This record gives sequence, structure tokens and C-alpha cells, in this order.
Amino acid sequence: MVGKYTGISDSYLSILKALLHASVALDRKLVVDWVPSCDLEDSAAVETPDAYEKAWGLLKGANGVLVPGGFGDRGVQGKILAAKHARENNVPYLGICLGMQIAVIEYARSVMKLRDANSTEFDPAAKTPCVIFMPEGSKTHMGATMRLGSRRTFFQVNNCKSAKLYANANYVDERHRHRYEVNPDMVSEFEKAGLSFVGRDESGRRMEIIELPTHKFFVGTQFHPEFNSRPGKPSPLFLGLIAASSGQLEHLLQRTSGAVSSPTRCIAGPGAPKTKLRMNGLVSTYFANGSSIHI
Ligand SMILES: NC(=O)CC[C@H](N)C(=O)O
Repeated sequence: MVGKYTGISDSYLSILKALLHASVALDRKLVVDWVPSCDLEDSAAVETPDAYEKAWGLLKGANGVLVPGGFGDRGVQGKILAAKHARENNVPYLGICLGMQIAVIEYARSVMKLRDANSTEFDPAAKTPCVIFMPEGSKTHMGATMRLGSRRTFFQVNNCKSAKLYANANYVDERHRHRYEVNPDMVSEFEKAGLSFVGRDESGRRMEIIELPTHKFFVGTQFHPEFNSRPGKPSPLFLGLIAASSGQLEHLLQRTSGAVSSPTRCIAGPGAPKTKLRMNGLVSTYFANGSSIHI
């Protein structure tokens, strides 16, 4: 988990719970390594070399990377570097809200060679504004100008990983909390360069889900899937992240997209599950030993 408030354990509580719900459903013991995004930045190599080494060591050792939501520019460069690491090394990535926006910025800068690409949240005069303030908000009044609450996302393609995880639904309702969005005028340029916008709002102009089809699991959402995750009803995208991080994604996608029916697993011996119950078509089992996955 690469964030700004990693020292305060409650800051990302809903994310942590959502990771846990998904890990339980997939029989994996969750291990979260907290990586302060500032410590990944070049300046940290000079100012706090021990913290820099530690942060990069944790990031490179992770089976999956999650960049949660956030506001303001402190630590943003570190989050961009984390997204780049995940993208280039085929490490499963889930970017939520700001975590999606910085993945878009990273793609523009590294792949499309648009070095000036930025969000106008961090640089209001950005030459290549790939994330912009939503037109209907007020720049001067921060109160009550956020796009908040449950909104509908329509899948644009049905063979993408996120649509399969949501059981091939035509649309999903998830909760929002943001002021900025992907610049709709740059979307076709991004798509030509290989970044897919697989979920959009009803107008088709507001980007809700990004995916890199060639990557093991590289997904970003403008919405916050963690807010709808519950024990026994894990968020589909968190299931996807945990499954991809523990080598189970193909199997999970076959099940969630209805390609195969849910098999019941039989395991005998000392590592046999203590409890077995069925949730959402997933066989959920709890192991005494528990193979761990690191996020
Ligand atoms: N919740 C978030 O991550 C917000 C992202 C970004 N700061 C925005 O306002 O759009």
C-alpha cells in the first residue's frame, strides 16, 4: 500500500477492510506493507537514504500494489513511481481515485512521452493537462463541489477483466469522492497508445475504469470500490487484485464471468481448511497455515 498517511493506521481503514474481505474469500493471509510514497522519491535518496532503501525494498518485494485515493501534491511523485514499477514489471496494480489519476499521468509521461503531462490539481498551468478539474465544480469553493456518492459506470467492453469480475454486468453503481477527472479530450490519444477506458459514466465523457489489457492486472477506478465491500461480500475489484497477486486470477475470472460453475474444493491432510462456506459463488476456506500475499 503506497500512500501519504501510512503512519496513521486508521487513514486507509476501508481499504484495509476491503483487502481483508477479498483475502478471506480467496483463502489467502493478507500481509500489508505500508510504503510512504514520499520515501520512494529521488529527493529521499539524498535526504533520507535509509527510508528510501526500505521503501523500494518493500515495493519491489510486493506481490501486488495498491495506490489509494488522496488529495494535494505531497508524495504524488512517489505514487507515480509505484504505478510505473507495477506497470513495467507486470505486478498487479489497483489504483483508486487518485491512484487511477496518477496511473494515467504515468502512462502519458512514460509511454506516450508527454513529459509535461500532469493533473491541474498539482499544476494548474500544466502544459499537457491529462487530469482536469471537473467543469461543473467551482475552483474557488471547495465545499460541496465534489462529485460524491453512488454513480453509475457502464462497461464499454465485456471481455475486460473488470467487467468479468463484476459478473459481466452492463453497469455497476459505486461510490465517488473527487473533484478532478481524466481529460476527455485526451482519451482517444490514450486509447491509441494502449490504455483502455473500459468503464465510463452515462455520457461516455467521464472515465471511470482504466485497464491495461496486456498486463496481468492493471486496473484503476475513479470510484471507491472499498466503500461497498462487506465481510462475505467482497468488492469484485479487490478480489481481482488479491487473486492476481496470488496466481488465481484466471480461475477467478472463469468463475465470475460464468465460464465455469463454482467447484467445491477438497483438500485433505494437515493443511486442510478448518471451515468451509460458500459466498458469491466462491468457495471460501480458512487455512491453519495460510499462504501469505503481500500488498
Ligand atoms: N478521493 C480522491 O482520491 C480524490 C482524487 C483527486 N484529489 C480529486 O479530487 O479528484
